[in-house]
Amino acid sequence: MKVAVLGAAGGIGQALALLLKTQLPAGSKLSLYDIAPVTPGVAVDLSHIPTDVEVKGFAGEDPTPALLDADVVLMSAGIARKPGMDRSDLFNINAGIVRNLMEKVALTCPKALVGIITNPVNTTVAIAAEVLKNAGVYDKNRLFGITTLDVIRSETFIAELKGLNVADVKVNVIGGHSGVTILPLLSQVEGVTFTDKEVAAMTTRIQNAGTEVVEAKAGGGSATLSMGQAACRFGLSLVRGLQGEANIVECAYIDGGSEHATFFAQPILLGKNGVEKVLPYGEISAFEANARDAMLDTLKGDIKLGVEFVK
Ligand SMILES: NC(=O)C1=CN([C@@H]2O[C@H](COP(=O)(O)OP(=O)(O)OC[C@H]3O[C@@H](n4cnc5c(N)ncnc54)[C@H](O)[C@@H]3O)[C@@H](O)[C@H]2O)C=CC1
Ligand SMILES: O=C([O-])CC(=O)C(=O)O
Repeated sequence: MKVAVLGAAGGIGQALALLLKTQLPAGSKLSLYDIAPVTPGVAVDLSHIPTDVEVKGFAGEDPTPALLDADVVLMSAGIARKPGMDRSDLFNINAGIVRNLMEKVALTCPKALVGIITNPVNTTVAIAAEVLKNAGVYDKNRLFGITTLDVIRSETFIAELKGLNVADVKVNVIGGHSGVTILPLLSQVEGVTFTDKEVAAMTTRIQNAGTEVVEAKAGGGSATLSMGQAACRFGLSLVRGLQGEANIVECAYIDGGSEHATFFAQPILLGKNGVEKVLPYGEISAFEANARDAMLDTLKGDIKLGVEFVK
């Protein structure tokens, strides 16, 4: 199994690479790419950790050597937010970065499962899909916007509020990955009840959690370590699915035939070809149904921006 990380010298990329080096199955290959010249050094550094995962690092303008024979590509290349910015403010720079990298993915490893971390995810995933379509290699079951950070934040915050063991808390988060498009389905969390006030406050906290980190880092970037953990969890789930393990379920932002929008985050069953099955997100409360319907114009606008960027 070969996993390539694009943007591997960055805050997320380095955390993710470290976690993958220590957690990928024995015999895996880890391929690190970034425009930053330090990247081969990051690989040398990681290669001193005694696990059976071979690490190689590539820098420069061309990601092709890193992508050769990749089974999974995780992309965090691009710029991150500073206080006062919205995720959509990253579009001008990150849209072109994602487009250019996806053109290389389409040429070099068109069958790889691709997880997009680069923001604004609601839009960059649509860009990635258009590039793959233009190259004639689009398979909607192999492209994912990684929304796992919203899931792990929900698990953490709910366990804290309700005094639960966080390992027992499971939450679906649907929609997209910015502001009101992030919708945790609190009504489905087993073994807990929330007052209306708690639902409103918890939903807002989860939606604003990225901004919470951006403000706390005071100009030094956005979430990197928690995102490294989230991307590692999702990346390992992709690998487990590829290896034929059963019952691997994650929420992700996918082109899954949703009645709500072309791309929509919801639970999926992973398998040897990526998305094995799109799972229903189940019964939701009136509050959640209202929030879902209210987000759709924003989400569809974000997707349209991506489609038009490539056209
Ligand atoms: N999906 C999610 O839940 C989350 C997404 N993000 C997003 O992830 C992205 C990366 O964030 P950080 O790692 O904190 O940023 P960072 O600035 O620390 O790292 C980004 C890396 O991308 C590299 N890069 C830039 N252009 C490149 C290109 N054309 N090819 C290869 N590498 C390139 C840079 O050299 C840098 O090393 C941002 O867009 C951020 O908004 C951040 C947190 C959560
Ligand atoms: O908020 C940001 O800019 C980074 C991000 O996507 C998150 O932390 O959820």
